[in-house]
Amino acid sequence: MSSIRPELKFADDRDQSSFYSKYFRLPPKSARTLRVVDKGEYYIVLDEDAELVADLIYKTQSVVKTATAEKRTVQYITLSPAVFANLLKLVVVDSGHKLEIYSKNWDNMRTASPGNLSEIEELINTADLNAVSILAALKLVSSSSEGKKLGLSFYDPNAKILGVTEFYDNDLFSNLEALLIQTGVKECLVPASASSDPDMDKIKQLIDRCDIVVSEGRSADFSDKNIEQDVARLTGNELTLSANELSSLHVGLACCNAILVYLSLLADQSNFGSINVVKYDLEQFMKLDYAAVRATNLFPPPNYNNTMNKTSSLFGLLNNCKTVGGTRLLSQWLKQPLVDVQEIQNRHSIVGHLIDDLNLRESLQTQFLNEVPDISRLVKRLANPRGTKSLDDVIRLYQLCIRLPDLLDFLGTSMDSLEPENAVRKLFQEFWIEPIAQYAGALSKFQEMVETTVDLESLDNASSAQGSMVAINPEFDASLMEISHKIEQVKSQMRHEHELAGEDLGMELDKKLKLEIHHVHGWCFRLTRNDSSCIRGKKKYRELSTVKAGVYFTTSELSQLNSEVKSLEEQYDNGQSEVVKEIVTITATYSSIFLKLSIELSKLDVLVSFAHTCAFAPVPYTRPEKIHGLGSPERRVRLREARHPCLEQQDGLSFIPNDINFCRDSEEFLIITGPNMGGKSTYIRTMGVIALMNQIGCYVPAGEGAELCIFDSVLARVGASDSQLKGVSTFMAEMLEMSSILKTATSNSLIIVDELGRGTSTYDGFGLAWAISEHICKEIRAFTLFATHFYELTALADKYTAVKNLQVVAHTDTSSDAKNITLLYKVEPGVSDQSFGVHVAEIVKFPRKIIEMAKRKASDLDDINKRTAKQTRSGSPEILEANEVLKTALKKWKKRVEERGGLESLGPDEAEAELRKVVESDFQKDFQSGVLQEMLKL
Ligand SMILES: Nc1ncnc2c1ncn2[C@@H]1O[C@H](COP(=O)(O)OP(=O)(O)OP(=O)(O)O)[C@@H](O)[C@H]1O
Repeated sequence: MSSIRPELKFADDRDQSSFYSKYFRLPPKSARTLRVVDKGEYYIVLDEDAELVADLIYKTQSVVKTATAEKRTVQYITLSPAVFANLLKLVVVDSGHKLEIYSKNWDNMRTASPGNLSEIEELINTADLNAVSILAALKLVSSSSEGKKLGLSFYDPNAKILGVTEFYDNDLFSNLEALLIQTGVKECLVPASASSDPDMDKIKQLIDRCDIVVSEGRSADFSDKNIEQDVARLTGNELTLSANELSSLHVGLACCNAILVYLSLLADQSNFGSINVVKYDLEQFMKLDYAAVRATNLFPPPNYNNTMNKTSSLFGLLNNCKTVGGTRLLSQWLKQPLVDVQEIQNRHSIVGHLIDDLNLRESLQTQFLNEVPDISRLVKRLANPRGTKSLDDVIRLYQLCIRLPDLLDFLGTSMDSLEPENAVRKLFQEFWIEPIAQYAGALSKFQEMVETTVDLESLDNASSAQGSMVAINPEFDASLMEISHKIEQVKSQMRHEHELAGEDLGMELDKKLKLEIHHVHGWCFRLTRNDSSCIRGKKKYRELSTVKAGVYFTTSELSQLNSEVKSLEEQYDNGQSEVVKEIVTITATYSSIFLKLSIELSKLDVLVSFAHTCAFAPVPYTRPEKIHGLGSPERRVRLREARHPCLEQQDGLSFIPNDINFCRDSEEFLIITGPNMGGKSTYIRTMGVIALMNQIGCYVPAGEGAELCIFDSVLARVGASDSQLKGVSTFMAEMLEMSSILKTATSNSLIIVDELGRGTSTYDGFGLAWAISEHICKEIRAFTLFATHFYELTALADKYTAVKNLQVVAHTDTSSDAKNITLLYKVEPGVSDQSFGVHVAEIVKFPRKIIEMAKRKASDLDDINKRTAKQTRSGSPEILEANEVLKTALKKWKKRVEERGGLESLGPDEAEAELRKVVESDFQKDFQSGVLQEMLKL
């Protein structure tokens, strides 16, 4: 990041002291709120906010400066508008902070939060802002024998949808968790309350765990008193509540009101008649818990940077979308996997056709979709009363409209090659051809309006000719045309001046002597610094500035013409802006059609993107041959040669496919044992990812065929070391996740458990794992994958026929003293009693000397253990725990080495020094005592 930052300036001493004095008197703020002052040409952040910005943007505190005022030291950083635009996204969208932007006198404030970007939309750097700022409001109604009743409403500003719902929940609020994930909420409003309510505290903790910002709204705003008429204004339909079965949802509607107030939706007239208010049904999609979202690598991590591999998340892998709308919809589909077999199969059929018809797929991507603008953002900008009314936005929508007939022709011709009764043909007809034709018809008036008002010819030249502008059609406004002619005349005089100067200086035009617009000086000449000597000593030429690109200069004639052009352009802009305003206002009335069109095009984009990903996978994905619905008596999963779609794309990794089978009554609960790093987690996560891919309508990575059933939820409990639960111990985290699963899961669910019981002592952990497994087998009967180091758990298979033991196989060479192990990543029936903690050292490239030593010690200890310990066959608790510590330390060390450029670039000494640092900083206690010391003593 550039270290050139704007200088902090004040008009005079009074201005400076007043600035700081007002700053010191501001009310306190929370640490999650960032205060920024807009100083006009630059921005400034102070004290702890400056520290935060230094960390986030510059990754060093050395950029923080200090000033003194009222005998206090103030820290600050100034930010250029470009840096500030990046900061907005980092702070509000990625890190979930709230923002207060003050004017330079601290008297006027704009606010923004993850669920409310409307006031900063114009400022934010949105090139890659695919995230939608969804705000929810919720209220707890009552606790009864049926459970806790909640009302919730959310607003999606892109789709302009207000969702309303009421539902019952268990005391861990698992339904709420699923709902927050499905809707992709970024900020959640709860009623402010003076006294603490244990249930509300639980809810707030849950929201926070899901990385969603909790905000408090005024209690009085959670009221449905005036909601009927407000909804009628927003939807333009007095009967919305009854038509959408919302009238009886008093609490849901009260939450809806809180959103209307918080976002001031009624203050913006452009919202009237343009928002849909709908009833949201949690059961219409698969439920996911937060751990499942992580276990399936659904999205890149929050601190994702663009250098990270795109295939490290399912979103990245499947996102070959060409439109911003498509990318947004993909993100929504990933959170809302379908449960209706027919709907899933429709998507599969379309994806299948797009895989086979390469021409259709590629033409759609390269000729149509990559030309589609971010429609919903354009529409929002046109309707925003604060937004700049730009004709460019109208033109972009117009350019989209004129492409629609070609798209329809192309789709129609492509479908003509199929039989009239062909299912895919019917789907294309129903999903795209008919609706798009209808929208194109409805937009024809808009198209006409643009063609009569805008001078489209000037638009064609706009991209090539510097300084030209999108103009209003002369026939439409003659006075503008007159100014435009004058501008042309002046420009032609400038060209003449250019020629004269070229002759006078003996410099070839355009190659050497350039006539161009400078952002400060306006129209002027430029010569490279080497060529500029020819103007020295010639009074006629006045130097304006010298930069790397050369010397800018002018003549008095050119300077005069420049002023004339400037003034004419101002006149033109003023005259034009009135007409433009009108055009923009008319365009905004087509918003709802454009939004509907956007949804259809986004759908097409996502399905083309699925087909693209499927076709270009290392081994093409396959269409699930059979899908058993939720009510089906024959619930079964048969995945042949299944692969993890993200892992298989990792460089240098040759992925070993495995079969995964589930069958009602005979194979419901799979226990997977095997050595560390043997592929257990990968195997169980593969199942989760494939279930999801199937239900969003994508083909799946199972080379030799797939049969699947619909899951109503995917619930996970993943490794404690990966747990992101904040402020709770590992054991507590495990318990919270696990009890929530037990309460939510049904016999139609998929449960993924990875190393349960790691956060506590080995014996407690095992007891717990046993009890939980037994409960799932006996009571819930959800299809479950349970990866564990507890060898004893495999005895469950003796008790329950639906429990099957699987092992990740490894080859052990026992010919030498030190065991050498080759991991095969193959999953087979049976039980593994191998415990090869130390082997991870090899994988993370631990120094040779240490590996050999560790192996000898481990095998000594193993011998001792076998003679003395009766408890386990897989090793004493100490060895199990030591292995875990060792593994965690080594993983951390590996990460540090990689961050510093890898083993090769560091060299063995540096790498070992890094290891020492890791041990000293985090693991000193573990390494000073017990088995580890024995194992690693050199
Ligand atoms: N099927 C596979 N084919 C190829 N490589 C694999 C396969 N499965 C796993 N691996 C490799 O092994 C590594 C470790 O896998 P994974 O985390 O699944 O092991 P694990 O048995 O769960 O380990 P632990 O018990 O230590 O948690 C992966 O990061 C990957 O590099």
